Amino acid sequence: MSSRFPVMEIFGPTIQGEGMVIGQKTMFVRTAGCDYQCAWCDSAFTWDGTGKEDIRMLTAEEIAAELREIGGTTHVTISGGNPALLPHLNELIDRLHEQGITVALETQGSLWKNWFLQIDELTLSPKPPSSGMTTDWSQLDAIVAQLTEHERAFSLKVVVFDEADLQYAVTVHERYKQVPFYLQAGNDDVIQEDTSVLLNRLIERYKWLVDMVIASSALTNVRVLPQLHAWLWGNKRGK
Ligand SMILES: C[S@@+](CC[C@H](N)C(=O)[O-])C[C@H]1O[C@@H](n2cnc3c(N)ncnc32)[C@H](O)[C@@H]1O
Ligand SMILES: Nc1nc2[nH]cc(C(=O)O)c2c(=O)[nH]1
Ligand code: SF4
Ligand SMILES: [Mg+2]
Repeated sequence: MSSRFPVMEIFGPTIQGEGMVIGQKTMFVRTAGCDYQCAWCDSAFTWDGTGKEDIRMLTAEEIAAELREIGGTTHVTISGGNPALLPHLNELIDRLHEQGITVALETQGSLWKNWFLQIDELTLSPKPPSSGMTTDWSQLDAIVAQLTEHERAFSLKVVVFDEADLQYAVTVHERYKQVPFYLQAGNDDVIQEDTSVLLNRLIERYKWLVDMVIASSALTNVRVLPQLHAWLWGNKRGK
């Protein structure tokens, strides 16, 4: 029997605005539900109840058919919420692979699923102190070890808002030195509707982070990025 997945939104084509494949033309499939409640989550509608009317329970084939109909890209990014809550997501990954689609996925590294090994570009985004969440280091160690052992393409991406977050980023980078490491400037105004006001703020936050990384002797082989989609489209959903 085909599993059904809680789909919050399917959108694109757009560009991947973050991390290891920034700039990649892609479709997004955003699942509902998260085991975290980050203080600054820009997708809180996936877990705080405000988006519940939009959730559709879809099979892998129904999702794949929608993506086929929209067309325009051979790359799909699965995000959430935390898609790692879904035990049978391999059904969707398999379906997309059968259609010749490259599959990327975003998760925070709190939960493991065996289907992680089928993802073409996996981003683990453990959460710094400003999120209010606590990292389960043994879980993250195990996930990184599995992915490394199976020679999977994956990266770590830490969002940074302040100096305590930066210190956390150092801890993550030093713990997993061999894993491609990205620092991402935090958006501290996720309700701002004026895109030019937001853009000024985001540029300021990005500059601050770049300066901090330049000055850091501990953050060596790292990449510093903004959320490019927020620069282009602000806090608009589905972009
Ligand atoms: C919305 S989350 C969904 C996937 C997964 N739950 C996770 O956190 O990795 C996607 C990415 O957006 C980042 N993010 C969420 N809110 C943000 C904000 N206010 N500023 C910058 N990045 C943010 C997360 O850290 C994560 O890397
Ligand atoms: N364009 C675009 N790039 C993204 N990269 C990660 C996103 C996410 O919310 O997971 C995201 C998103 O929502 N939009
Ligand atoms: S883990 Fe991701 S989706 Fe969940 S609350 Fe944090 S940023 Fe939002
Ligand atoms: Mg987002």
